[in-house]
Amino acid sequence: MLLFKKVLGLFIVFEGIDGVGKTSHINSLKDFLMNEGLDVIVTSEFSEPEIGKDLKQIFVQKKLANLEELLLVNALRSWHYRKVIQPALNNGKCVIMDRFIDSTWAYQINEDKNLAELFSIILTEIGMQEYDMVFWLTGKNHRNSNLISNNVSDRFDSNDSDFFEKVHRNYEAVFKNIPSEKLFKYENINFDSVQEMIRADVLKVYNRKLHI
Ligand SMILES: Nc1ncnc2c1ncn2[C@@H]1O[C@H](COP(=O)(O)OP(=O)(O)OP(=O)(O)O)[C@@H](O)[C@H]1O
Ligand SMILES: Cc1cn([C@H]2C[C@H](O)[C@@H](COP(=O)(O)O)O2)c(=O)[nH]c1=O
Repeated sequence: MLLFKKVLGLFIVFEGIDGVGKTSHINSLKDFLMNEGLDVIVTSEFSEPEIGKDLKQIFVQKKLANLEELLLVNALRSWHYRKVIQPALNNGKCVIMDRFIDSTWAYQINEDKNLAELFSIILTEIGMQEYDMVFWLTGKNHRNSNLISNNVSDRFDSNDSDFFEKVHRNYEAVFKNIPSEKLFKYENINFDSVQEMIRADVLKVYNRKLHI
């Protein structure tokens, strides 16, 4: 059944701690939406091929100061928005992002008032469209719990549970400011049931947007 009848840009973001299941749900949602006839792109700042992948290497291998990380990730964010997100949305595509600005609030700003002020100014300057909906996945880092010995893939994965609890609390503080019709929070325990709820939520938001 073709649920999507009209070309309409839709901006969806997935957030949550490392290894919570964002990429798995994004891939499942992408397949679902493409089967429904939607033109979908999955993207993230760090997957952007021209500069994103190189910057990710610096980001995940070196421990920079929070200010330095903030500046680095937002230079990339501005570029990625201009080159990838904005053209896709303007062409009526559905853009699914693996992390966006709420990751920066949770990982770099970490409740620092000066950095928060600077980040707000940077966001105004970049001037990005707001996302339509954000899925906040909570729960444990499934990748870490599956890892054998210390074979971690980057410095973020090697963080301990205190670090992830702090990031989780930072997300909690950030998402208090997001309206309930945009924020969908799920504990990713049972993959299949979360997947069904995500699909239903996207249909609901899409149809609401269609009738505005
Ligand atoms: N509900 C679940 N139960 C058990 N394992 C899961 C569940 N969801 C995802 N996984 C597994 O957890 C691992 C991490 O998932 P995934 O890569 O999707 O997380 P992620 O949030 O995108 O991680 P990162 O932020 O580090 O890129 C994968 O091996 C995936 O198969
Ligand atoms: C966008 C963004 C990301 N991060 C951190 C969070 C992750 O641990 C790493 C790599 O991300 P991925 O999900 O494995 O692609 O980057 C961050 O600290 N701040 C950000 O704004």
